[in-house]
Amino acid sequence: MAIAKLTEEERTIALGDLQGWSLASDRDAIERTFTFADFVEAFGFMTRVALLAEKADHHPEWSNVYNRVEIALTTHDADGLSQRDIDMAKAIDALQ
Ligand SMILES: C[C@H](O)[C@H](O)[C@H]1CNC2=NC(N)=NC(=O)C2=N1
Repeated sequence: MAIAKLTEEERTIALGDLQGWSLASDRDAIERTFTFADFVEAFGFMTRVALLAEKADHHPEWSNVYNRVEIALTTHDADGLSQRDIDMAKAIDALQ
């Protein structure tokens, strides 16, 4: 299903609302790095994010090294940043 990319004004407002997320330098996505006490904590977080993603049918691009989880959110169906990414970022932050 087609979904609109955020306008410049919409993304400025959305990023102002989000703590710790920033625009990627190389593509139309937002990124945040989460750091935990250890791998078990990091992987537990990833499990909760995975359940959220399935429920929302909106999936992160991410990597994990030990206690660090790097997440990028972008909307493939929009070929860029959409409201779905902002909603997912807020839902992920609410897990913390
Ligand atoms: C068919 C399925 O609903 C789509 O491919 C969904 C799945 N998860 C998705 N995740 C993300 N990040 N962007 C999408 O456009 C997207 N589309």
